[in-house]
Amino acid sequence: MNHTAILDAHGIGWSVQGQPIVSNVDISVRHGETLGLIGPNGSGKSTLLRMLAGLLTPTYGEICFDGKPIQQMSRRQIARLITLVSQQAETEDRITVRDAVELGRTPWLTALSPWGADDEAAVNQALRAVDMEAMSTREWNTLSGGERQRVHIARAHAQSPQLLLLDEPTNHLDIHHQLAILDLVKTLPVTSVIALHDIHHALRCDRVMVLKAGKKVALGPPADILTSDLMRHVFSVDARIVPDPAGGASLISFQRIHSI
Ligand SMILES: Nc1ncnc2c1ncn2[C@@H]1O[C@H](COP(=O)(O)OP(=O)(O)OP(=O)(O)O)[C@@H](O)[C@H]1O
Repeated sequence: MNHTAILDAHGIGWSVQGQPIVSNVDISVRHGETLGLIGPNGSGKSTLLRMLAGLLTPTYGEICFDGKPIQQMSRRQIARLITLVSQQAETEDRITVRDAVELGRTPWLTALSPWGADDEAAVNQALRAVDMEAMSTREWNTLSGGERQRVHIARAHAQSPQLLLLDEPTNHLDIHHQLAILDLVKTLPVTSVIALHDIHHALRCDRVMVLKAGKKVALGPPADILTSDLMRHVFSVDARIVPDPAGGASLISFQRIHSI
């Protein structure tokens, strides 16, 4: 990872009917990092990701990709750079797993550059990365929630973005596949921002940003910012960080605070 920014958000905010949902957030996403985004329900994580993906125009502030404002880019230009895997992406269409992953290549196809060997290879590689090759001919509507989630990641991977935005990608996944997805994201040659609820998953990120009521309250390496004080202030829980006696990742034990 280097410390130059791939994406910079300068004082962005989004309001609806005069109500601030995200307020005055500054963030520099660094080339190659995995940045975790955590915060309580309704703190604005999905809204922020949708702005970073260019799907929601900030009420104020500016977002630049490699120094260029994304508000000045076309949908196709943005889609070649940034991909968002959102929580509720569903389809009623009768499509196979492979069809769904092939959709990821759409921003790269033009009349002058139709489907070709590169697209085929990107789809195969993406299916392999999420361990779904054997299910490539299965119909979407026959998949379990976790299998669908893996196909969403494959579709995003096939899109070959430089910045991958994931909104709670470990929802629906069993523990093996949760860790597999997080490890996969870390090994992809792509920068990623991941909204997460599991604090243990946040510990595996290079940096973590914490949102509360639409405002940024902390940003930094997880070991530095996920302190007991922060967990109490943001999540209303008592948290104790317990080192793994076997030398693995630290564990956090939580106790809900009843009256605050
Ligand atoms: N279009 C909208 N109109 C009104 N309120 C909205 C709209 N979009 C989002 N909100 C509100 O903004 C707040 C932030 O929503 P958002 O989905 O960004 O939070 P989140 O941190 O991703 O939540 P969760 O962890 O529950 O998924 C919520 O209170 C939500 O109800």
